[in-house]
Amino acid sequence: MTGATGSASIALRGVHKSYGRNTALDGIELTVAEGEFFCLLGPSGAGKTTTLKTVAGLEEPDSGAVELDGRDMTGVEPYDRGVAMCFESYALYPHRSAYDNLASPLRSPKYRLPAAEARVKVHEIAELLGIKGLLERPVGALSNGQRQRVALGRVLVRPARAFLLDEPLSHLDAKLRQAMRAELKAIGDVRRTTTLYVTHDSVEALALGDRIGVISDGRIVQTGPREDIWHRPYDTFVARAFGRPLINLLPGTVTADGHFASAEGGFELPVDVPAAAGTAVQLGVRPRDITLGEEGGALELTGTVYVTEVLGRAVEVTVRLEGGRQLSLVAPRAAAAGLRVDDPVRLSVGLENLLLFEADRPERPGRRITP
Ligand SMILES: Nc1ncnc2c1ncn2[C@@H]1O[C@H](COP(=O)(O)OP(=O)(O)OP(=O)(O)O)[C@@H](O)[C@H]1O
Repeated sequence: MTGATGSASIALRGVHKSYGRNTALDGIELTVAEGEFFCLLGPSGAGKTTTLKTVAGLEEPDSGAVELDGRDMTGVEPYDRGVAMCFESYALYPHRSAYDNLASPLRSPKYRLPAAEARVKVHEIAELLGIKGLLERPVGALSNGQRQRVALGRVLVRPARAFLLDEPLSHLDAKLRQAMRAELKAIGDVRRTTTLYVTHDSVEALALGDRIGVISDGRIVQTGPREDIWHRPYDTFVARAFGRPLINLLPGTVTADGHFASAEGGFELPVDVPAAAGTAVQLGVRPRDITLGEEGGALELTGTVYVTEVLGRAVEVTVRLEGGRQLSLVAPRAAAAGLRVDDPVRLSVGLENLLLFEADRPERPGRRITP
């Protein structure tokens, strides 16, 4: 496989991986199309890094297989897979300059470039990552965020069949991270090359991913374009993974005529719930989909203001509903300007913004009920 170039599709087929009694990957099924930018999102310990390592060949699956361009990689050495991986704990040469660290992949037999071409390439990448002024400095003398960009540059500087990036922006401050996100996707080599990008930051996943995969306990819960993940989450785990403040989940049951009745009294919603009467369900409403003081929505609620918190140009308002439950909403600053604690408020939500889920169970989060 040495010398293989061109972007490759990635597939994981039923990949299991355990460390002793600890299951890291529990039958991962995942495909990333050639040239796609795919974000894998999940909480700490979900199996994100292990997934990348099995694709890179740094870990062998206990069962199942990894394929690159449809070819089974079992037994193929990491070096021969032609993928480039950037770890969260990056391995750089601390005593050597940032330039040397960036140029070193271009001195390896497989990717060797003439010195002049290597210099152009290194400067190009350094410019894109905003580290051109640091090239002469030893990496050991750089900040964590600067070092992380050198590590990312080292991955992007040479051609690869796929980039495997493990939280590559985690050490940057919020402003720089946002700027780098935009830069990263615009880099020509990244646009052309299959990229599997791991993050626990849902904003990052939504900003970057052509498609997103949500992973929990070593399993893929859902994959899809961001619109699907946002509007049609598979279950309450996925719904909670995206959006801050968190989605509101109001408990209820299905009435005899198939409607939703709030468990805490207060309201009944005349939407048809495709579940048996008496079934415990939850109504999901995202804070940004709730309108303050308007009438005419499918769902209308009343309550009192509990807390308000300014979030830049918007305000997060926590409302205590009649039954006692709290609900978050995000309103434009103008709409929430005069609100004081204990003020009565009316809230409304359009039918298109209501999500219905089964109740959460100890063994699994409630699944979304169609549509
Ligand atoms: N070398 C190892 N030895 C033992 N257990 C491991 C090893 N590597 C990973 N694990 C375990 O496997 C599970 C998945 O770990 P992994 O690092 O893939 O998660 P992650 O989603 O990348 O988490 P994080 O966001 O914290 O990096 C965890 O329970 C972890 O403790």
